[in-house]
Amino acid sequence: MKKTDHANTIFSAALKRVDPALMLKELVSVEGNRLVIRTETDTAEYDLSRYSSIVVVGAGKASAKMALGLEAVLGDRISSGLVAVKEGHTEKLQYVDLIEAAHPMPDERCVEAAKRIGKICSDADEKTLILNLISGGGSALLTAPYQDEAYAISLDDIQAVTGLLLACGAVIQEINVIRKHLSAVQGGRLAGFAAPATMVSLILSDVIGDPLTSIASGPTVPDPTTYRDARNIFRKYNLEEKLPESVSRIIADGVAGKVQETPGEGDEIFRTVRNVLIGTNISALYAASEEAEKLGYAPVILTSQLTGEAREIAKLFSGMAKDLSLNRLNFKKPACIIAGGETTVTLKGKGKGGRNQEMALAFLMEFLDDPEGLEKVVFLSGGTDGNDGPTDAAGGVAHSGIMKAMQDADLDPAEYINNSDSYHFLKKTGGLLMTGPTNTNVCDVQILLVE
Ligand SMILES: O=C(O)[C@H](O)CO
Repeated sequence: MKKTDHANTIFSAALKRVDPALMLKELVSVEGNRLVIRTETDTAEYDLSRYSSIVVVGAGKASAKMALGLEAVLGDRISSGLVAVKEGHTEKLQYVDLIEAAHPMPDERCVEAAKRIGKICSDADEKTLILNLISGGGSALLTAPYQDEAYAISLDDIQAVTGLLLACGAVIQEINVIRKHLSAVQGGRLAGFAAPATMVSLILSDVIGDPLTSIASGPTVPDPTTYRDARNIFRKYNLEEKLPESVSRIIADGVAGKVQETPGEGDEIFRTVRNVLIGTNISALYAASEEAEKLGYAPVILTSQLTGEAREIAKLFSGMAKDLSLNRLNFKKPACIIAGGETTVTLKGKGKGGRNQEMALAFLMEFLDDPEGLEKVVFLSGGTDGNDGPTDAAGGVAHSGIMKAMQDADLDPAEYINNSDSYHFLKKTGGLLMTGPTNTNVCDVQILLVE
């Protein structure tokens, strides 16, 4: 097997470890009359004789596959349900309905999904057990623009704000503070629909550090943030002047205390809610490390909390690759350096790309003055969900074959990176990482192999 194949095999092992169906089948069981949910840190048990129905709801790129795992465990004990997934992230489900909708820019189908899930939750009573399957992507897929007698935020408004937030360089925790305060179901508000039913949210994390309140904007998690925080984020990114009128108004009124805050810790609506974290980026990194070892590498996990501008982070990896090639680092070889997290891209042009593709291209560019330096090196950066930015690629790879293809085609990589067009560069050079939708989502994984 070649080094490039090794990188792909290691990435696949990382994906397999966070396969939501496999995870759910392992974590959830029916023992006698009890539903048991066992994670590494916690065990929750529910006496099924107390409930007349079990319903399943959920939203996120992994929610269909989570539902598949749950169906395998619970079968026809599931009375009904609905999960909202990104287009293409589907599974064949028997007991749970599925809506495919747009992501990251929400559309009417996301609003429809939120309405139906809100209704399922409000129809539930104390004899209902709601299992809520939450994963990254859920913020957009569960779009319920906040509306009451005084405020009428529209889908157009949410789309306008989403566009501003995605382009300004804000991190996901910041974006989701805003989303929570413009939503009728996020920031813990979905729990209000479900009370007094028992609700268990099973949550797969795609946010650095796994803060439950940020994952899919924490629909059932007490929200520690406020309208003032939302206003400050708009200020930080100079967006205040660009907001739709309805959004400016609710934020200003929220800061002035005229709009009810999102529910916080101690709120009565969370009394029958339990939030359970079932999977994270680090589990994927452990699997990558184990696979690398099997292939003969000496693996090192750097971090599961990598953040920063993708093209800058690329320099960290290229610097390590160069030092490793010169035997300057204290790592055994052949080395497999593994990291995970989520970087950002500040858009510079109108091209097509994603953070992982940009990182692979930027990594390659660090070897332009010494192409031979790449001979013993392979770098892969991929999104575990299979979609990197608004493209059909999961990420990109950089190695000497890509450098050669670039030279043969006489491409100028600077032109592509300056136009935020890593996708087309990698497509022309064979450097795209293509997995298709994986139906899981635990941020990104980087793999650096150095012989
Ligand atoms: O949906 C979202 O909000 C992001 O994927 C983070 O979970």
